Amino acid sequence: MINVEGLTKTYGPTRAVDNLTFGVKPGMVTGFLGPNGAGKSTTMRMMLGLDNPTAGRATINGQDYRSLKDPLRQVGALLDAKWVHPNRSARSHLRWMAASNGIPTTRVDQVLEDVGLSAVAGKKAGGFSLGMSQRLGLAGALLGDPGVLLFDEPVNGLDPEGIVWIRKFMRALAAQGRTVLVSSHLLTEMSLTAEHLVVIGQGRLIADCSVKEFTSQAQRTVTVRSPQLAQLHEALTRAGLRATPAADGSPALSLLDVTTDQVGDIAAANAIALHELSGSTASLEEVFMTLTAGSVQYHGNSGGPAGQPSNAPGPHGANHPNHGGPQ
Ligand SMILES: Nc1ncnc2c1ncn2[C@@H]1O[C@H](COP(=O)(O)OP(=O)(O)OP(=O)(O)O)[C@@H](O)[C@H]1O
Repeated sequence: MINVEGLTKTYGPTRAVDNLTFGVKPGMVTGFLGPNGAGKSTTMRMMLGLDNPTAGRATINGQDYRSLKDPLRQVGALLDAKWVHPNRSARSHLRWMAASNGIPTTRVDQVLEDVGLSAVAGKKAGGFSLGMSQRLGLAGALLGDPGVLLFDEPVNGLDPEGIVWIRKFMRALAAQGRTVLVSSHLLTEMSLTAEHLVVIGQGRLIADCSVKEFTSQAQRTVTVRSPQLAQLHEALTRAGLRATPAADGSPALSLLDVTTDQVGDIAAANAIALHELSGSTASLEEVFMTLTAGSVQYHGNSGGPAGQPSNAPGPHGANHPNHGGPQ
């Protein structure tokens, strides 16, 4: 179990993490969601003792990471998949990790098998694709068979097959009763992987709830098209509903948070013909962007309110949990 209490980190004038408090429970995947620059990596680094909090505390199984006995047996982490000596084979990389953490080397072939790397175990890790490197990173995280796992943006750069594989893998780890925290800036991805969400923006907590609760905040829009649009508009207004001209300029009206039944009944009561009456729900990404609006630090090139967040590497890019203690 992971606990974060009043966790704060400032870098000069930047409040990267701002008084965060939440818990991560075992037996389910918890998504740690936030736009780029929200403070996810910084929070995870503090959980792993790689950064010191300015205030507050992050504990794993009730203790600071640095006080954990045999940390690799309690916590596994994947922060930067490319952190492997390029000339070492996957097997020798894991053997070195095992040896330096007092883990029997017999575990190495087991975890290579678990992540599907047995066939390339003797190959140099420097030649691995990103997907293979992610698997090797996962193998390293699992080496000590830990009950707590932290993954920072594990699907970044993976192909669709790799994404499906890693999703299933994380869910299987949680189903074994482990505590699994996975960060991402993509709500749709998280809604397919996680059961619970901790959402942050500009270092602050925005939501701590089930995926279901979070996505139910999506607004419903009703679109209605009629040859008697002006009459319909009047009738809807008289009934206390707020209709606006359709955003695409078509001869239709849009209404928020009403049902198609309400609109259809009003039209029928006023003998107004309808040519279309349809309802739609905002996409998950729209909900996420609305809730985190104003808290996006990096904007991509695609423009929109939050844009497609760019993958600008943070200053933490070169670091990794070395499992041998803090750096
Ligand atoms: N070592 C550092 N020195 C200065 N500022 C930092 C450092 N590490 C992080 N920051 C800043 O802290 C804020 C949070 O960054 P962080 O990388 O934790 O966010 P994130 O949610 O993980 O985003 P991303 O998905 O882009 O990695 C950003 O403003 C970032 O520039």
